[in-house]
Amino acid sequence: MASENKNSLLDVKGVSTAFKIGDNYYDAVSDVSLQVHHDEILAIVGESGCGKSTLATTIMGLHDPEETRISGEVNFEGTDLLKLDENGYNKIRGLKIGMIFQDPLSALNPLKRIEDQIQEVMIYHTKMTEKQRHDRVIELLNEVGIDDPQRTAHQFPHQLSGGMRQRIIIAIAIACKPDLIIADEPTTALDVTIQAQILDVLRDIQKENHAGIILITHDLGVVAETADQVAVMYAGQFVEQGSVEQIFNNPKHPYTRSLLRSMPQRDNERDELYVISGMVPSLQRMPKTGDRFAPRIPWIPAAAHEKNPVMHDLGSGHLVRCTCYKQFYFPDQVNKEGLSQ
Ligand SMILES: Nc1ncnc2c1ncn2[C@@H]1O[C@H](COP(=O)(O)OP(=O)(O)OP(=O)(O)O)[C@@H](O)[C@H]1O
Repeated sequence: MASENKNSLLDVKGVSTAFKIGDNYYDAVSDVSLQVHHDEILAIVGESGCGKSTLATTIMGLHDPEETRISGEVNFEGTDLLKLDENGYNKIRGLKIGMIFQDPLSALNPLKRIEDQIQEVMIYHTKMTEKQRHDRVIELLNEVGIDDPQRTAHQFPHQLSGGMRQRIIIAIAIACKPDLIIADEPTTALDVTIQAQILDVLRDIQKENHAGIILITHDLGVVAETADQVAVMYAGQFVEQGSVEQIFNNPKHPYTRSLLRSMPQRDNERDELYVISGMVPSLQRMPKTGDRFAPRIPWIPAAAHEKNPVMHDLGSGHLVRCTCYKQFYFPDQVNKEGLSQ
C-alpha cells in the first residue's frame, strides 16, 4: 500500500483462514496481505459475509484450532502472532492490541460495575496500584467523552445508553495504550449522531497514542470520513487496496465501483439507489477460478476476467485484482459515444 516503505506496525502476509464444514475445510479468508502503520487508520470494507470479521479474529488469535486452518504470517512488532500459543496471545491482547466489537452489550459483563470491568485489563497486564488504576479509569472515561466519569464508573452496563456502552468498550480497549486497535463495526448498532461521536473518539485516540487502527465496516460513509487507507474485501479476498483518495476518486475494481454506486449520496436524495444484484457466495460455493465477483456482473464477458486473478500494482500503492476493471462498465451508463465510466 502507499506507505509500504515505512516500517509497518502490522504486516499480514498471505493469510488464509479456512473453516471445517463436515469433512472439508473452506476458505473464508484467501491469501490476504495488508500493512498498518502507526498513526494510520486502515478501513476494511465489504458486504456482510465477505470475511472481514474472520480476518480480524484471525489476527487476534481467536479461532479454535480444531475447527480452523490458518496459514500465512501475521507479523506484529517483529513477532509472527500465528506462531504464538494461547499464553503468548494473552500477553498481547489488551496490552499491545485492543479490540472493539460491534455489540457492546454482549461484550460487557452485566453483573460488574463499569470501573471493575475497565480495571480488569490493567490488573491482568500491569502492576498499577488500586489508586493508579482508579485514576486511569477516570482519565479513560474522560477521554472517551463520558460526562460524569465518577458516577458512570459505579454504574452497571444496563444503566447506560448504547452509545455510552460503546464508549466503555473503547475505554477497555485503550486502557493499556495498545499500539494497534482493531474495531469491528464499532458504530453499526448506533444512531448516526452517536456514530459520528464514536468515530471522533477513535480518531482522537489514534492521534494521541499514535496507534494504528483497523476499522472494519460495511459503511463507505464511515470509511470516507475516517480512513487513511482502504482495503475492499469480496468473498474472502482483497480486490482493491489504496489510499482513501485512490479508492474514492479513482476506483477500479467492479466491486469497489458497485459499492460506491450503491452508497447513498447526501446531495442526491431522490435518485434511486444502485443495488448490486446477487449475493456474496457461501464458503462451499466459492468459485474456484476466475474473478469471484464475475457472477454478479454477468454483462461483462468471461474473457475479460483473468483465470486466476492476481493483484496488479497501478502505482503509488494502488492495487487491484484482475484486469477485468479495464473492460468494466455499468449497463445503464452506456451512451451513444460509447461508455461513460
Ligand atoms: N465458525 C465458522 N464456521 C463456518 N463458517 C463460518 C464461521 N464463521 C464465519 N463463517 C463464514 O465465513 C464467511 C465470512 O464471514 P465473516 O463473519 O468473516 O464475514 P463479515 O464480512 O465479517 O460479515 P459480517 O459483517 O456479517 O460479520 C461467511 O460465509 C460466514 O458464513
